[in-house]
Amino acid sequence: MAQVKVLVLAGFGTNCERETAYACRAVGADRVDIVHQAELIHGDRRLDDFNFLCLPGGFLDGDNLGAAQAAAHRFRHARVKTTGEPLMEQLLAFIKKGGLILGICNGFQLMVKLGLLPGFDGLYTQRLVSLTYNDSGRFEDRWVWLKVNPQSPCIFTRGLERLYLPVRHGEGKFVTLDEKVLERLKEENLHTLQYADPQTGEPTQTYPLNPNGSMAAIAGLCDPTGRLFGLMPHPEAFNHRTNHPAWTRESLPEEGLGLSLFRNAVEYLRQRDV
Ligand SMILES: NC(=O)CC[C@H](N)C(=O)O
Repeated sequence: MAQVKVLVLAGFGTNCERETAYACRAVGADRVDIVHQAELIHGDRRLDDFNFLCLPGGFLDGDNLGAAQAAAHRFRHARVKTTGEPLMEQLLAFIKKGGLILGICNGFQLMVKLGLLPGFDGLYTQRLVSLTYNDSGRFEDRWVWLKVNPQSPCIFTRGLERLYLPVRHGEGKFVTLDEKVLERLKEENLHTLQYADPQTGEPTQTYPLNPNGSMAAIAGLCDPTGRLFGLMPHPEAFNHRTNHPAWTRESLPEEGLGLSLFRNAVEYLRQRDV
């Protein structure tokens, strides 16, 4: 059985790294390190020592210039101090070797602004989509119903049909300027997660069920390999029944459904020597 080694990337404004690390440990990851971005840039730590990269939520660089914009610039142009190698090369090698990447909220914003998603044709540096200001013009903080696309190649959502998770963001609206990109996402089933109406179970544009006005109600995307996944909802924030808004009124399973995404990742890596 292969070891599951998780790097949870912290620093410069992230604020969900502890819960994200907790979720990985709760489902049995063998090693979970919270690593500051500066450690990667200085070369003290390396991505190739791990096989699962988590990009947690928060306010990278205070969302100045737009959420995760400065962080994407840093990742794209930084060179590792000790080796001189571009940090982006380390990230692309991590993907090439078969690593998993989970981007949650600010982490998802970083993935799309780096071009890691949607990753058409194995190209991970072309920026084709974005996440922008909510239609409400406000920071949205609520629990939402989500429909999982059963045809999606996404490793993280295997076996799941619908989710109820919290969102907390100001720039969660999924957009693309090219209708052909949206068509291709649908053709390849890369639109893994959609905001849904709990009555019908179907994707919705109705506020606040769709809290930000995302095109095609998209709440999460994966790449064609299914190993890269980004979502605006916070699965790490539903790890126990007491996280659920109705936990004092409803009988709920002990484990929060959010952990299922992390368990799918660990089980996938256990079967592969990455
Ligand atoms: N919870 C988060 O990660 C927030 C993401 C980003 N800071 C936003 O407000 O959209």
